[in-house]
Formats: sequence, structure tokens, C-alpha cells
Amino acid sequence: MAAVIQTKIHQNPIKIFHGSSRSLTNQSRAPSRIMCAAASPAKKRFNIALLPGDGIGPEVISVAKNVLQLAGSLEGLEFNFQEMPVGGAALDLVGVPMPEDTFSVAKNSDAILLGAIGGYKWDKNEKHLRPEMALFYLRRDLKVFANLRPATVLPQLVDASSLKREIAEGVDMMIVRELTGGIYFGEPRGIKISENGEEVGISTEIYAAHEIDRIARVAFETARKRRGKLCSVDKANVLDASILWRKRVTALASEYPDVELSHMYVDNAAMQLIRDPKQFDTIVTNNIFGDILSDEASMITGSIGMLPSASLGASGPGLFEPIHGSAPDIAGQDKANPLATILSAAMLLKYGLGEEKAAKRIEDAVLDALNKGFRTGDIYSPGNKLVGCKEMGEEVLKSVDSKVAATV
Ligand SMILES: NC(=O)C1=CN([C@@H]2O[C@H](COP(=O)(O)OP(=O)(O)OC[C@H]3O[C@@H](n4cnc5c(N)ncnc54)[C@H](O)[C@@H]3O)[C@@H](O)[C@H]2O)C=CC1
Ligand SMILES: CC(C)CC(=O)C(=O)O
Ligand SMILES: [Mg+2]
Repeated sequence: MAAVIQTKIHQNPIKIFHGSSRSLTNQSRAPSRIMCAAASPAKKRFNIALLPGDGIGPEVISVAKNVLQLAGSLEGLEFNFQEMPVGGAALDLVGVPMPEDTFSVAKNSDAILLGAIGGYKWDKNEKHLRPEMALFYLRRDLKVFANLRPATVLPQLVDASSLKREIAEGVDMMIVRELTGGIYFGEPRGIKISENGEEVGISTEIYAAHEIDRIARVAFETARKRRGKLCSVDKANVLDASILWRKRVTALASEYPDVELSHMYVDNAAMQLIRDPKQFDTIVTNNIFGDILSDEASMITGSIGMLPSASLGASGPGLFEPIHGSAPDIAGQDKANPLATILSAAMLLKYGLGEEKAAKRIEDAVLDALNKGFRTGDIYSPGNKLVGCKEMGEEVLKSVDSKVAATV
């Protein structure tokens, strides 16, 4: 399986991102891309786990699946989609947010495309029975520690940005968020009773050196392939976990002399993103800061409905999902912007399967649909054509179909 990002440990280049090792036609631990001997032209086959989830999740996944299928077929790829319940949908069906069957299908796939999880209906559930726990179990158990969240202002959407044109135009950054550590996973945690009988809520921000080093390496490698600038965002003036974070990131910098490293406190970073977002190329940060800063960065691009993500580990399938949640306020109304999920499908092809040509087909098709003026409500500006989730999906599909083979 083609790796997408490489890192060096002790000067030995190793591949760190792979698809899983199972395939439709070969269930052993053999290479996941199988050339089909009888068919002509030869097809590569992949197992894709689809986890639609809740709220707008099923709406955006249904659209993205069609786009993925068409773009793949035009590049000789065949997908076996297996759709499984997760989050609230799974709670309603079998009483747990992450059924074993769902995890097993996901783990044994070549890549996972997830919609979103959560909703009002389950908000009062005990914590272990909240839909969102499924996300944490998936990320933790798949060991997908590196979450890539690209925030790019497309020329077509400059006017949809929350920022002034001159500030937003040309923004192109990659947020590398640590995804399996920090305060979302740290122990001790929970709601306990203190010595004086009062309830106390505890969450622990904790990072081990190896967790910082591996995400920092991904970030240095990412920056190296971009504009060579890496900004590490922390709160090292206050938090011990951040003090260690800064120390480890700084220590690694000597291995990447071609990357210009800077550090910024997260409160300043939140402000600088709005003041002058073009100063950022690659950002590396912890789990919670990356969660928050990427939602903020999405609005520079026009909408949270535009930002895709890839979550990758050292081995096994990658997890690909929009950065947004289940948007219960617009669920079931055909109002969701499916482009973040469609672009997540492009990241699945590129980072998960190493299929850059098919990925480029999707990226080009999204630009084409935007060039033709199609806009969901969240990115609408006067003079464009307001469409719903389904119609936007159909327009992207038409654009995928009309394109000649893309070159990488
Ligand atoms: N990865 C995931 O599955 C995530 C799940 N959640 C869960 O989602 C639920 C809702 O959370 P919120 O805080 O409201 O965040 P959210 O991201 O679901 O929605 C925030 C706002 O953005 C809008 N929005 C989101 N995605 C959109 C899209 N594709 N097109 C157009 N508008 C869009 C929504 O309508 C809403 O007004 C909660 O249960 C939360 O826990 C939240 C974030 C991530
Ligand atoms: C359940 C949330 C922590 C998920 C989220 O907001 C995210 O990963 O962006
Ligand atoms: Mg988030």
C-alpha cells in the first residue's frame, strides 16, 4: 500500500501511513489492492466502511459515497461499501454507541468514511452512553493519532468568508491536530465527590514524550512538503503538558533544518488566525486546541461545511470525516453542505489509498461546481444559485463525470 507521509526514525525512512491490509478479494494479510486478473482493464478493489452516524451525517455520506464511487470507477477503482451504525443510530439499534460489529468492519476495511455523531435526543445520556463516545473509541482503538485539517480559502468562496476579502484571500493552512491523547483521554477524569462533599469535575491534560514526538514528526514532514513553516501552538506559559510539548517539538527541529519552527500561545493563535491568517502554513497542536482552532479556521474558508479531515496512524485504515458535527438544527432539511464530506472522500483516496488521480478528480469537480455558481445556504452569496445538499451532490457528480482523466 502506498504511504502518503513518510517520517524518519534514526535516519531510516519508514512509511507511517497505510491502508489496512484486507481486501475484498483476499481476506489474508496480503496487500489490500488486488489486481483483478479476469477483468479488463484491471480494477483495484477496496473495502470502504461507511459510518453515516446521526443528524446530517447520513445526508452528507450518501452524497459523498456516490462521488467517491464515480471518481474511483473513472480511475479503475472498485469499492465494496459496508455501511454500519455508529453513535446515536447505534444506541437506538443495539444500545451502545460503538457496536463491536461496527468496529470490526471499520478496523478490517481499507479506509473509513464517517459522517457525524450526536444529537439532542441523547444529550442527557450517561457519558459512556453518549453518541460522541463512539468517536473517541474509534480514534483511540484505530490509533489514528494524526488529524490533518486543511483550511484553504478557495477563490470562489472569498466572499463567503467571515473575514474581509483582503484578509481571507489566499489563506492556505494545514492544522495538524494530535487526536488520541491530551485532555479528551487523560486520567484521572470523571465527576467525583470531594472531601467536603462537593461534586468536582475532573479532566486531565496529559502528554507523554512519545505522543508529542510522533505528532511533531508528522507536522514537520507536512510543513516540509508545503511552504516550510511550522507553528506549534500550546499554552506553555501555564500548562505542564504544554511545557513538555514545546521542549520536545523544539528538540526535533534540528532534524528538519529546512522547516522554520515558531511557537505561539493558543490564546494569541486564536487572535492571530482572525488578524492575519496568511501568516500560517502548518500548525501543530494538541487535541483540544486543534479541535477549537479548526472550527475557527473553517469560518475563514466560508463555512464549517467546507473543512474535511484525515485521521491517520502508523498502520491500519485511516478515518476520514468532515470536521463538523451532526448539525441537529438543520438535519433532515436537505440544507447541509456536503462539500466537507466530499473533500474528506478525496482525502481518503489520497492519504488512505494513495489514489491521487481519483482524489484530484473530486477536488476538481468541487471547484467546477463552485465555478458554476452552486452554493448551499451556508456559503451562499447573492448572484449564486442556492441548492440543497442533494443537488450540490448531483452537481459535483456531473462535474466528476464531465472531466477528462486528471493528471497528478
Ligand atoms: N465529528 C463529530 O461527529 C462531531 C460531533 N459533534 C456533535 O454534533 C452535535 C451538534 O454539535 P454543534 O456544536 O452544534 O456543532 P455542529 O458542527 O454540528 O454545528 C455547528 C453549526 O454549524 C452548522 N453546520 C455544521 N455542519 C454544517 C454543514 N455541513 N453545512 C451547513 N451547516 C453546518 C450547524 O447547522 C450549526 O449551526 C453535538 O451532539 C456534538 O457533540 C460536534 C462536533 C464534531
Ligand atoms: C465529539 C467532539 C470532541 C468531536 C469534535 O468536535 C471533533 O473531533 O472535531
Ligand atoms: Mg470539533
